This record gives sequence, C-alpha cells and structure tokens, in this order.
Amino acid sequence: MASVSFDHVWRRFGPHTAVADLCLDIADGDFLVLLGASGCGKTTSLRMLAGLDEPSEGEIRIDGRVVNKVPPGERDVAMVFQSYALFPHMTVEGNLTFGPRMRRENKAATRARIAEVAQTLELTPLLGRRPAELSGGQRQRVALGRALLREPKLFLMDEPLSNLDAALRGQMRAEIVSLHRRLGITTAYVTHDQVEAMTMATRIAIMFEGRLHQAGKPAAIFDDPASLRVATFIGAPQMNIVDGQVLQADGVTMLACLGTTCRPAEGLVLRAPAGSPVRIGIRPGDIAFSPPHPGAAGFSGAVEFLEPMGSETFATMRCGRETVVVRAPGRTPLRLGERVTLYLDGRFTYAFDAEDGRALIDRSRFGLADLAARRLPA
Ligand SMILES: Nc1ncnc2c1ncn2[C@@H]1O[C@H](COP(=O)(O)OP(=O)(O)OP(=O)(O)O)[C@@H](O)[C@H]1O
Repeated sequence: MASVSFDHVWRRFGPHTAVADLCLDIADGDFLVLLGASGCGKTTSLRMLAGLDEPSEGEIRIDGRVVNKVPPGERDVAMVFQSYALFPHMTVEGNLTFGPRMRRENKAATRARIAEVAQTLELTPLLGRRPAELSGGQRQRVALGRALLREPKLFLMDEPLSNLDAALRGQMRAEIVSLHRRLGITTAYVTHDQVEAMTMATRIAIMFEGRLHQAGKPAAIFDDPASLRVATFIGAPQMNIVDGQVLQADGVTMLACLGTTCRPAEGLVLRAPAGSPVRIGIRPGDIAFSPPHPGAAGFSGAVEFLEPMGSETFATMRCGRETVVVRAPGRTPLRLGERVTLYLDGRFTYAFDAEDGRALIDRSRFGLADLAARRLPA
C-alpha cells in the first residue's frame, strides 16, 4: 500500500498546458477518482504517476519518495486500461501467467497465486478460454487479475469500464469496489462518469482544463460544491441554475429567484451583501410539488416536457423566463401544459457568485443529513 502526493505538478506539451499546478494527496488505502470532462488532464496525471510521462515542473512522491525520474517498472504500480490490452491468441491462464513468467517468478508460486486471483475474480471456470470467447466484463476482470498478480503498491485505472454496457458497468463497479475494500490497495481511477465517481470513490478530485477545482469525499462534493462548475458537473439530472438576488429583511438574509423568496437554513452564512445578483442552484430533487415545510416558498410553473423513467419522472417546467427540471415520483399525475405550484426548500438552495461562480454559502459545517434535520421556522 502507498500514499501519493502531487506537489505543484505541471505538464506542458509545447504551448499547451495539460496539467497546471496540480497539488493533490492520495492517502494510503484511498480510492481516489480523478473526474472531469474529456481533455481536462486526467490521463496525463495518471500517466505521470505511472511513470509513462514526466512532469514539466513539480514533484510526484510515492510514500514520500520523489519518483519523477523513476521508471515505471520500479514504481510498483499496476495499470488497467480502457482497452484491456489482453493477448488475443492466449487463454485467460496464458494472459495471467505472461507477466510472472517474464519476471521469472517461481512457477509453483505463480500457479498458486493465479488460482487465488482467479477465485477472487470468479475467473476459475474461464481459465481455458481465449479473450474472444469472453464478455466485456470478463475481459476486464482478466485485465484486473493481471494487475492484481503484481500485488502492486498502487492500482492505476484509466476509464476501465467505458467499453462495457450499462448493466456490466454497474456489476464491475461493485466488483472493483469490493475488491478495493478487501485488499485496501491505494487506487487512482480516471473517469468522466460522475456516477462511477460518486459510487466508487472514497475521495473525488474534479479537474477542468488541467486544473484541480475541488477534492473531497463524494458526499462533501455533492453537498458543498465549491463552484457553480463543480455543482453542475456532479448530480444527474444536473443542478438547475437560475438568476437570483440576495435580499435582507428584518436582519434575515433571503434568496429571491423564480418569483419567490426562500431562506437558507439557519446557521449557514451567505457570503454576499444584500442586493447582490447571484446565480441560484437547486437540485431537481429539491423542488417539490407539495410544501416541504410550513411556509415553504411556492412558485408557479407549466409542464413543458416529461421524461418518465419508471420509478421517477423528470419534469421540465417553464417558470416565467426560467426553465427548471424537477425530479418527481414516478406516478405523479402531470400533463403537458398543466400549470402547478412548485416549492423551494431554502435549506438545499445554493448560491453562486454571478461573476466567477464561486459558492457563496458555506455548507462545510453541515452535511445534507444535518440540513434535513434543520427545519425552518414557519
Ligand atoms: N502527448 C501529447 N501531446 C500533445 N498534447 C497532449 C498529449 N497528451 C495529452 N495532450 C493534451 O493534453 C490535454 C489533456 O489530455 P488528457 O488525455 O490528460 O485528458 P483527459 O482528461 O484524460 O481526457 P480523456 O477523458 O479524453 O482521455 C488534452 O488537451 C490533450 O489533447
């Protein structure tokens, strides 16, 4: 097991900066997910950690030792790629044996380890098959098995599930998480899929255009996004963003938007003076068709579009100049064009600076569970 530290790491390709001033610690045993849209520098960061690429500036440390110049083979890391990279002409067993054979490891010990790893990954009945005779998920398990045979200090995974269909992706997510729980190997995992990040990570690091924007536990990033950009990247459907204003009445700070006003939960500090224009964020699940508490802020909306998903329905509502998506229970009777009253819950309403998008409400002291327990006075 190992800890990792990126210390002011830059990677430039000619005039292009792929990674800018990355400072990030991965603790021993963490499952860190590097999350961001295509081209934001995730793979470059992982490749530098693997030793396949070198920082232009800054230091990468594994267990406190600077590894900038250490070749990949001496870092004790194992990498799993999106493309599995299996030998097509070899059986599963042949693919698993290849690495230990190249490393001239003891044959009997290798056989025992392969049996153990195959058991862990439920590959035992497949040892005699070739990759072409396996499903995508089974191939990915072989690739994982090969990495596991190394017993690395560090596991590095670059979008390992992106070639799989939705059902297999879900299954492999669970398998990788349970493997990590059992073995506790420090893992850095790259993806652009926020569901993978939220469900697998012990910590998430979100990057945009080469820069780290926020790192933290999944729930903390979801509850307390540092910026509008992070807020709209995490959560599906995406957080609604509407124009709003800070109001001050009788010493109470309120947020005005969608033709109504709401009050952030008591104890939350709003870092913007009265009168400031702000961008207000409300997650689709935090707009309700009935008042969440007495005196909740109501506003009117017309049903513009419905996406019935079975257990829930996403309703796009036209509210004056703004449009918001509401997550409603599956059997909510809604008709296109119908006008209904919607309710905001100020406890879960976010505010962002209208200019630079930074979060204006400090939620770090309360998680969502705490907020749910904090009822507003009627
Ligand atoms: N060898 C290279 N030469 C020039 N530019 C590169 C090189 N490798 C990466 N880049 C650029 O650096 C940026 C970051 O690339 P990187 O592959 O790290 O992004 P990513 O977030 O992993 O994207 P994806 O999810 O599409 O793999 C991109 O703009 C990419 O075009």
